[in-house]
Amino acid sequence: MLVLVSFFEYVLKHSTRSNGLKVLLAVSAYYVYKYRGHAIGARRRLDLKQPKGAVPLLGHLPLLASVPLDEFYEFLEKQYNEHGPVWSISLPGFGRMIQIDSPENFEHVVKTNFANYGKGKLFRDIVKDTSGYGIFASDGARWKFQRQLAVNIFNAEAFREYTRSVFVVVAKEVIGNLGKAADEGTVIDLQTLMLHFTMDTFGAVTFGESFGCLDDVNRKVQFAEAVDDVLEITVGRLQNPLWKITHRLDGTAKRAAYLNNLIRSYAQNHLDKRRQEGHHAKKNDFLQFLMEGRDDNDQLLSDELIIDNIVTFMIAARDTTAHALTWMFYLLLRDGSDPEVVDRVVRETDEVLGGEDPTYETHKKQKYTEACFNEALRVFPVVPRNLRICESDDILPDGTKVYAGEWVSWSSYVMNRSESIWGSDAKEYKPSRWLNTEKPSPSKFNTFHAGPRICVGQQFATIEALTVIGMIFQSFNLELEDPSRVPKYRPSLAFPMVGGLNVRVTRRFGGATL
Ligand code: HEM
Repeated sequence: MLVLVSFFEYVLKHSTRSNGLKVLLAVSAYYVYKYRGHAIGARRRLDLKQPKGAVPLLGHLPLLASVPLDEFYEFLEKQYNEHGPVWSISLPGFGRMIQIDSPENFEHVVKTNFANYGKGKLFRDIVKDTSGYGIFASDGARWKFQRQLAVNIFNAEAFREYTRSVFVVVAKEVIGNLGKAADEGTVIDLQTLMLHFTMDTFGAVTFGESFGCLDDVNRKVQFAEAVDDVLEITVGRLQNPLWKITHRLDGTAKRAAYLNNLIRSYAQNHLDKRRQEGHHAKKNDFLQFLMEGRDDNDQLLSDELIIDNIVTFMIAARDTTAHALTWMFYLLLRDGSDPEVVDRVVRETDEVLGGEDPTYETHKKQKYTEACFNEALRVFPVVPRNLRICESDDILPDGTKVYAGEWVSWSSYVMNRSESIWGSDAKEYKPSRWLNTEKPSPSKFNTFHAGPRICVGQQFATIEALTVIGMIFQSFNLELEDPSRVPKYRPSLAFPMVGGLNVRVTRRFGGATL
C-alpha cells in the first residue's frame, strides 16, 4: 500500500503532462487510499475480522475469484475456523458482507428483527427478468399478500389430493424408467431422473398436466432446458458484480431475454387457455389458485404477477427437491455407508405401504425415511448460502454492529456441519439423530430458512420426496455405479451434483411390480 501511495506522490511531483492527468491521478490516488483493504462502496470496518488478500477498490473479489467453485463452501468453513463466528468480506457492487454462523445471530436477522433485513434492490435486479415481483424477490407489503396466498395453497386437503393425483402418478413413471434400466441392465442417472420427476410434478400441480419429461428420460425437454439455462445465468450474475456490462457484451443478456420469454410465454399460454375454458373451470391447481387470488386491495392479480409466481414456484420447487433426493440416495448407497440404514428404510416402506401406493396418511408413518431425507438436507443443504441487506443500523445478539446497507450472509452448509451447533458427529450422516428427540428449531436446522419467510413448500417437498423414495424402495434394489466416487457440487441456486449419480437397479424379489 505504501509503495502505491509513494508511486502516486512521485507521479504527481514529476509529471510534465497536463493538469488534467494530475487531477485524474490525484483522484485515483484518493480512492485507492480511501478504499485500501476494502471494496469501493464498502464501509471500512476495523472492528471486524476479514480474510487476508483484500485489495484496494476490489476488496475480496480477486480472493473469491481464485477459489475453485467446487470448494467454495469448504473455503467459507476454513474462514469461520480461522476468524470465528463473525467476519466480513467486501465486494464491489455489494459493499460489505458480514458473515455470521450462530443460530442466535441468524434468528435475529430472519425472525426477531425480520423487518430490518430484506432481499434488497441488488438481488431483485438479478432475478427481476425471471421471477419479476413474485413472492421470492419481494419485500414488505408486496411480499406479505403473496405469502398469504402461497400459504393458502398448501393445506392438508391439497396435500391429500396432490399425493393421490400427482406424486404417485408421476412417481409411477419414475418406477417405469427404473424398471426399464433394471430389465436392460443399464445404468441410469438418478439426478436426471429426480429432476424430471420434480419438473413433471410441478407441471401437474401448476397446470394440471406434466411436461412429459419422464416419457423418455434422455429426451430433451425445451422448457426444462430453458429453466436450467436461465438458472445458470442467474448464478453467473450473483458471482459477477459487473454482469450488467459483461452479459451485454458477451451476448448472455440477449440469451437470458430469449429464455425468459420462452418460459413466460409457456405460462401465459396456459393462462390464456384456462381463461378460454372459463374462469371457473373446476381445477385444483396452482394456476387456478393464483387466478382467483386477490391482492391487498381485493383486486385479482395481474397476468404478470401470476406468471412471476409460477416461475418463482418452479425455481423454488424443482431443483431443490431433486437435488436433495439425489444427495440422499448418494449418502445411503456410497462406500462406507451403514447398510442397516437402507435396510431400515426398506423395512419401514414394506410395513407402512404393505405393497400399496403411498397416501397422505402413510407419509406420517414414514418416520425413519423422513429422518433420512432431513439428515441429507442437513449434510447437503440444497440452498447452501443466503444473505439479507440491513435497512437501518442494528446490533446482533453477540454485539456485532451492522450498518444500514451492509449485507449479512450465512451458509447453511457450514452451519449444518458445525460441531459447536450439532455436536462432535456433526459431519456424519446419521438419520438416527432425528428420532426420539424434539425436532431442532428452524434456526438450528436452517436448510428451509426460518422466521416469516421460512420455505412455504417444506411440507410439499417432504411429502413429494417420501412418495418417490417409498415407491422406489418398494420395487428396487439400488447400487451406485461407482460407490467410491466422492461427487463434487456445483454452486448454483440449488446444489447440483457434478456428473450426476449413476445407479444400477435390480428388481426386488417380492417387491411391487409396475
Ligand atoms: C428440499 C426442498 C426445498 C428447500 C431446501 C427449500 C428451501 C427454501 C429456502 C432456504 C427458502 C428461503 C429463501 C429466501 O427467502 O432467501 C425458501 C423459500 C421458498 N420456497 Fe422453498 N425449498 C424447498 C422446496 C420448495 C418447494 C417444493 C416449494 C413449492 C412447492 C417451495 C417454495 C418456496 C417459496 C414460494 C419460497 C419463498 C417464500 C417467501 O419468500 O416467503 N420450496 N425455500
